[in-house]
Amino acid sequence: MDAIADRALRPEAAPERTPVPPFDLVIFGAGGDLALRKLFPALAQRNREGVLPEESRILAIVRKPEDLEGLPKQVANRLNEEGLAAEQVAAFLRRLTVVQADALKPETFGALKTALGDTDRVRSFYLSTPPELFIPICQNLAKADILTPTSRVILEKPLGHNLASAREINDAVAAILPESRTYRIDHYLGKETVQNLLVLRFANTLFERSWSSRDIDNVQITVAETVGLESRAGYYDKAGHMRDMVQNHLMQLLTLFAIEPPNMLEAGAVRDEKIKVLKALRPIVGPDVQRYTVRGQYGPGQMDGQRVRGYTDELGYASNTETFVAIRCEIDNWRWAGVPIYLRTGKRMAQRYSEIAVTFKPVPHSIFGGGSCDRLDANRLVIRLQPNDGVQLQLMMKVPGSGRLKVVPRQLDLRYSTAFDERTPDAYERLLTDVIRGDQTLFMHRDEVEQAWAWVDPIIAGWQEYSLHPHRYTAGSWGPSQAIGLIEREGRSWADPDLI
Ligand SMILES: NC(=O)C1=CN([C@@H]2O[C@H](COP(=O)(O)OP(=O)(O)OC[C@H]3O[C@@H](n4cnc5c(N)ncnc54)[C@H](OP(=O)(O)O)[C@@H]3O)[C@@H](O)[C@H]2O)C=CC1
Ligand SMILES: O=C1O[C@H](COP(=O)(O)O)[C@@H](O)[C@H](O)[C@H]1O
Repeated sequence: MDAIADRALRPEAAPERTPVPPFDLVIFGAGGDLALRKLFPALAQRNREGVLPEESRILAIVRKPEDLEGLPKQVANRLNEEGLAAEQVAAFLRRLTVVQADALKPETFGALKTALGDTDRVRSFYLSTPPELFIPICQNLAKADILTPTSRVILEKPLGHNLASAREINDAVAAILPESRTYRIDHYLGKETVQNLLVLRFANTLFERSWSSRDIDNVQITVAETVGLESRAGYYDKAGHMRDMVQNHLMQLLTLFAIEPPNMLEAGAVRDEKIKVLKALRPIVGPDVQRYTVRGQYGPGQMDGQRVRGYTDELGYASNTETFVAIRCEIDNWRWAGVPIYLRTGKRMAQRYSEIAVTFKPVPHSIFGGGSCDRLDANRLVIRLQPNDGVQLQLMMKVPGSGRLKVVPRQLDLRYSTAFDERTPDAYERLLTDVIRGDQTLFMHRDEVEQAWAWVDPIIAGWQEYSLHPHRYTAGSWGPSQAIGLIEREGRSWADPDLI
């Protein structure tokens, strides 16, 4: 038996992942929302599991001197909220060094250089700051001679605010670090179910054969949130939902769903296939923007029995920023031609859930006529990202009994929580250690980011050109009625989120 077949039969014999090498991780924007809410808890979790080598350190950059003392307390409070035991919090804080630097003032980078010292540990710089700071931070790190030949930089999304600014960032960063050491993060790629999408497609023959316009009627990608503006007004009102969610998370889901099989699970191979899909996405330009896209903004409403404010009430001023987007798009290639793909994402929606729902074509002819069933529902595969992550397949089944034949839809339900004993790690846990390991598979190549902007920019331009202001929707609803119209005018409806 050859080695590959042997390993396939005994999955437990698959090689272990490369261990995480000793590292120094520098986090710019360490007192910000993302770092406190996601990055420190993820790192602390990895530390608790013993994945981080003993001598590794986390250097947290704060801008203001008064935060030097305050940050460890903030981090400790967050980790306590996450339920980490006191000794785990203390163990994590021992790795933490807080350093003051202003990203825009190269003369303040001396303390970081001293703190880093002269070691051969892998040095990674996480830029958890507004994107306007990506170029100055990289330039100032180079100027201060802090970058080593293996240093990596991690750039948060959205990368820039349009194609031109993304290119500018990519060019400026490329002048300092090669693409192989530039990690553009999209945390959706670190979610277990998103990675499982590749396994579902390429480790099973069952679906791949039907994964095309031959068998698929339509695809729906929904990322619905119940949260509103939170504390991110400054950023969000400038960005809007299209740049915050569609340009990155939804487009990544779409590309992974639609790619051709890469020849191996390796960064270059996967990214090449993703770029091909992005290039094949039919542009939505000019009058098509009005026809195929819907913008919304939430107004006041009721959620969980509580009255919640509308977007502009939360902001405190008038705004035309969208908090909801729905798009009908198509991929112009051999596999997908003619399959509508509906994207829908918004804040303050009725339920928090993210999923890809694939509806297959109906049977060509029903043999169960004569009133034996009301209708034959099409098979539907739902890949649920959150909550209740898992996979569900809707099939038509016979209702037991010897009376009149009755056929109804029922679900095969495979949830992570029941299928596996292992804890599902948070996306950032996986992604942070992948950077240190040097694995770029779950990160975006610059071409992907730029191609995604090239598709998104004309839609945003069309909204301006045709004065397409956001439609108002009630907080706690499923978005504006126009989003329902977008799919219903084609004789379809949004998948029911309660099925899984
Ligand atoms: N929050 C989230 O859920 C997500 C955020 N992101 C991305 O992550 C990045 C950070 O977002 P978020 O944490 O929400 O933003 P915040 O505004 O909460 O944090 C930004 C941080 O950057 C720091 N900063 C600003 N200017 C400077 C400067 N000149 N020198 C040094 N530090 C500076 C701020 O420091 P100070 O406190 O001193 O102002 C603050 O700590 C953004 O690119 C965002 O798009 C991506 C996904 C989700
Ligand atoms: O990147 C972002 O993602 C979050 C949603 O992430 P999730 O993992 O909770 O689904 C979103 O709230 C935020 O606006 C956006 O910047």
